[in-house]
Amino acid sequence: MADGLIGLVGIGELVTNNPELGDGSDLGIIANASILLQQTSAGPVIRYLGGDALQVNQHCEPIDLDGRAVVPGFVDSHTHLVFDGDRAEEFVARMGGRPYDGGGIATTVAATRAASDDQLRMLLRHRLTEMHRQGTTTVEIKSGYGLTVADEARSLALAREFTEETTFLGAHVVPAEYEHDRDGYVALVAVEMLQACAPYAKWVDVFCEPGSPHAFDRDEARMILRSGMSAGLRPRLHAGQLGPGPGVQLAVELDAASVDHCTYLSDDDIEALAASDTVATLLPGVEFSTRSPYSDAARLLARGITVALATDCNPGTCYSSSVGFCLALAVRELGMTPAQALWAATAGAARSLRRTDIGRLTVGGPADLTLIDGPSYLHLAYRPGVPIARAFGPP
Ligand SMILES: N=CN[C@@H](CCC(=O)O)C(=O)O
Ligand SMILES: [Zn+2]
Repeated sequence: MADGLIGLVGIGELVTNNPELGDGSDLGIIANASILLQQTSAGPVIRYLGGDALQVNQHCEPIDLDGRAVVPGFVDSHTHLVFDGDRAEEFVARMGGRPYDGGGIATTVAATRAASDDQLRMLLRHRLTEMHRQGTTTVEIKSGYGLTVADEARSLALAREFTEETTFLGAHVVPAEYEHDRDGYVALVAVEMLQACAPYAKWVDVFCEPGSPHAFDRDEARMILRSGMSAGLRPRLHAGQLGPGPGVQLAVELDAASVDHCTYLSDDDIEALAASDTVATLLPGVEFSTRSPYSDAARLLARGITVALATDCNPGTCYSSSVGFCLALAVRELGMTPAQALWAATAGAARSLRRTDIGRLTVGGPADLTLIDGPSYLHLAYRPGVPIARAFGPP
C-alpha cells in the first residue's frame, strides 16, 4: 500500500464535467464509480477515476460512499465577503416593496472601515468555512466596502490570505465624502487606489449602472477598467442589475472574463455575448433577496452563451453563501435544467475565472470534490434548503 493514497468507492453517480467520460453528456457522468486520490504538497491529486473499483481497492482501504453522488467542487465566482455589519432591516424593507438602488452599501462601508483587521479576518474565515460545508471549494472575493486607499488595500490583502481569486472593486459606489466630486473619486480609484491594491488583486471590477446615482457610467467604468488592465489586472464587470445599460457591451469590448448579474439584457447584449468569450454570470440569490425579476438563463443558453452561477454573497443584496440554493433557484426560476445549473456552478464558473484546473474532475488534476448526501446531483435542486452538499477534505 502506497503512502498518502485515499480511495472512494461506491460512488452512485460521479459527475466529471468531461464529456469524453461516462454517459457522454456535458456532465460526463460515470455510474458506480471509484476515485483514487494521492496527497501531494500541492494538495490531493486524482490518480484514478472510473468504474473499476479494483484500481482503488488494490492500493488502499477505501471509503465506501454507499451510492452517494460526487460532483466537482462548486466554484463561487462572485462574492463580497470582506465586510462587517448587518443590513437585515434593509432586507425587511425590500420584502415590503422598497426597491434596491445600491444606497445601503454606505452602511456596510462604515462598519467595515471601523472593524479591525482581526475582526475582518475572523469573519472571512467563518464565511469561507460556511461555504466549504455547503460544497464550495473555490471562492472569488471582491473588495468594495473600504473605498479609501488604505481600506481597499487591506480588504484585498485579507482576501488574498484565503484565495488567489481577488478582485479590486474600489469602483463599487462613490463614497459619501466624494458625493460632490465624482471625478475626484474616479481619479483616486484609477491611480492611487489601484496602485495600492494591484499587488493583492488578480481582477478589476466596476459596478456599472448608469441609472444609479451611486454606481458608475460607461466612460467611468471603461477608464477604471483600462487603468486596472494597464496595471496587470484582468477585467470583469457588474452590469444589468438595476436596468438595461452599456455594461455588457463594455465587458465584451474589453474581453472581460465575466459580466455579472445580467438581469436586464437587450437583444444587442445577447448578440455581443454570443460572439465573445465573456461569460454571463447569473446571481439568482440577488433577485430572490431584492424581490427583483429573475434573469433569463434559457435565452442566453439558446444562443450558446456560457453561463455561470454564483451566490454574490454580500450583506446587501444576497446574504446567502449557498451555491445549492442558487442552483435550486436557477432550475425553478431561470429556466435551467438541473444539468445546466450544476455545469454553470462548476465548469461555467471556472470559465468565468478563466480557469481550466477547477470545475471538472480529471486524472492528474486536483481532487476538488463535493460529496452529495443523495444518489444524484438532481437532489441539489430537488431538495432545496437541505444541506446535502459538502466539500471533501479540510477547508
Ligand atoms: N451591485 C453591487 N454590489 C453588490 C451589492 C452590494 C451591497 O448592496 O452591499 C451586488 O453585487 O449585488
Ligand atoms: Zn456583486
